[in-house]
Amino acid sequence: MASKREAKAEQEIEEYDEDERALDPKLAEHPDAEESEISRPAKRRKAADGGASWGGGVKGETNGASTSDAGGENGSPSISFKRSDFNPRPGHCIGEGEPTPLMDLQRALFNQGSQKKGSENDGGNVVFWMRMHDLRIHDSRALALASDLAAKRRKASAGSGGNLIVLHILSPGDFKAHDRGPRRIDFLLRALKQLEAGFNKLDIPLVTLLVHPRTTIPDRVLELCKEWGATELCANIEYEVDELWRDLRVIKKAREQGVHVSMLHDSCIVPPGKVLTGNGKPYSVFSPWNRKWTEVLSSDLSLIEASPDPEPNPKSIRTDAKLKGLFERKGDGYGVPDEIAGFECHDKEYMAKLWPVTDDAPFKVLDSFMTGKGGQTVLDSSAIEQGKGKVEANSKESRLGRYAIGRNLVSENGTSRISPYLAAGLVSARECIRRTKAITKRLTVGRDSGAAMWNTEIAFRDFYAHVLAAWPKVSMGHAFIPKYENVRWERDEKSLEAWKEGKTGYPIVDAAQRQCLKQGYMHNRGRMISAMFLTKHLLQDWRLGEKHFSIHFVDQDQASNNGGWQWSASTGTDPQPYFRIFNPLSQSEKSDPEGDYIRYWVPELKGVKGKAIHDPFNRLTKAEFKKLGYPEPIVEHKSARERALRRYKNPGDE
Ligand SMILES: Cc1cc2nc3c(=O)[nH]c(=O)nc-3n(C[C@H](O)[C@H](O)[C@H](O)COP(=O)(O)OP(=O)(O)OC[C@H]3O[C@@H](n4cnc5c(N)ncnc54)[C@H](O)[C@@H]3O)c2cc1C
Repeated sequence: MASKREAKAEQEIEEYDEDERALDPKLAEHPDAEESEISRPAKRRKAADGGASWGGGVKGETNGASTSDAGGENGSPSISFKRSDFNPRPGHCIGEGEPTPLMDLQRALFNQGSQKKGSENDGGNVVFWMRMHDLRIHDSRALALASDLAAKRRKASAGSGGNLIVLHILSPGDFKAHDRGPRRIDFLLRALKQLEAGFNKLDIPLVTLLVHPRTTIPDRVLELCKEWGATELCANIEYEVDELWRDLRVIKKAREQGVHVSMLHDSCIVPPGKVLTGNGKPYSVFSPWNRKWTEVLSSDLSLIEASPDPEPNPKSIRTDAKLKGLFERKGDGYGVPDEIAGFECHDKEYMAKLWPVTDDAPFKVLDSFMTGKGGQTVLDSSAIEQGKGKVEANSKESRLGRYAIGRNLVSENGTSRISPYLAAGLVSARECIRRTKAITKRLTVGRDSGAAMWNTEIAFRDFYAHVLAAWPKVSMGHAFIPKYENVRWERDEKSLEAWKEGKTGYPIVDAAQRQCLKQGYMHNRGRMISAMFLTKHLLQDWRLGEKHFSIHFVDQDQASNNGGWQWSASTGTDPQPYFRIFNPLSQSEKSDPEGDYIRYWVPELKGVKGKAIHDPFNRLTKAEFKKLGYPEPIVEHKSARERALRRYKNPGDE
């Protein structure tokens, strides 16, 4: 029988789902359906499905922000747009109806056709270029292809060629351009060390090379191919705009050098470009996209099949004059460093405890989520040890079984915490769906069970990657809805700093922000509450928040982070309509009913009893509040809300 606490939480979540159908994009059938309060809402938006064409770009650029390349590695940072130093047409943002960089890449790959025929049996070696999102040996599409091609070449060359070499490029310029922070980089370096050992067991060298500036990467990669006698280069596709443009340069150079390039979809379950409306356009609203995504996946379950592990290289690679040194190559930028200048991680040990990197760490995280007992308060433990006790897989008592409830309670072990492993690709998204399918014996997506709901979240990750690929402008710092580029943002350093440090006087916001600073992670509900607070209550540019999260998160992922921020700021695809603004107080009472999360993360409030924890300034006496040493609220909810409604209603006005 459910405990009193659980029953109460369940009831609250039910009400919560009702009054917030449109607050959570996964729950909203159509966010425009429930317009209220203000009479000029999103109905004006074009038909939500495919309102913009595949490859839709920036129309009616506003805010004085041209799409010029600025900020980042060499320029001064800009919050309006991001530098794109691989842009083949500097200063140009992909316009309405223009092909996207992903389309260009696919065309360039296709046009190599004749080269492929020649290269398959040429006895050359094969390079697998492992990137930031696919750091694993098991179930990688391009690694499996590279291994297969190497085996074919071995046969054709009677053993003299056909070796597989794995390359990873460390690029501080990329880290900076993507606002990746020390924890994300530390996680990457730990993963690379682990992988070095794993590949070594297969007699496959993993060569790690630090390259700077990043514009030289295409040249360096092709030089290495030449040095290693490689005639085939394989990689999984990265969907960020700069990476796509970089890869176009790689293909061009490879062609000149007689190297064939294969780039495959891997990080999404259903590849971008495969979930389209009847008119062949990308969806910009999650619910219909999700229905189509499910349809595509159900009709082709090979999309979640695992790719085979790579075959070992022949032992002869250890004595090959050209290649034997690769196993130990160190110095001159080669090798996996302990840290990278500018990205030193000051809490390495704590990070390693919280987010361990071992061969089986992601599988332990998933096991703990799927068969660990749910409903426990867990605030600061390793991702692989989330609570005590095991239950049957598919039990309603498991963390997965309770997901519909647990995922909204910020102090509960209710979510999987698999995000850092997915973001860096230590585990494939396919593995997540395969595991739930094995438990429920069918593919479940939707809202009718914990597993279905969790799979929907995994789909959500695909959705934002599809958005990034279809509308590259969001990768370049642009709002998806152009008119909101004009919103007048406050430029108030003091309140921005208060938000960053978790000193806004709103306990739930401060707790979430402090969790971010300490753990490099934040509960999803905390992310939503906090992001909306910054953009609506403090009226700060969403790009500032996006950057702050990005720098601090160990699970930093440009597509999901940008999607989450633009949703919260009401500027994105399928956004939260601007006139619905989270009330931090009711959010606090619903997501942290006992106040455990707040008390843990905001120690000044440790001794505050009962409901006062959610609003100590108004619920305690002045004298009681003063004693806490906790800041007064930096904005007042009602007037902040009114200001936001005004500014959003007529972007550009005061
Ligand atoms: C403002 C904001 C910023 C965000 N930034 C990131 C980010 O940088 N990296 C990141 O991985 N996620 C981001 N998210 C999405 C989400 O908050 C995290 O994926 C989730 O909290 C990770 O915890 P979990 O693994 O326990 O999630 P679970 O609830 O167990 O979900 C499983 C997986 O589904 C995916 N997922 C869940 N929710 C979302 C979502 N809303 N959007 C996209 N994918 C989702 C993630 O890969 C997640 O690991 C952001 C959300 C918001 C609102």
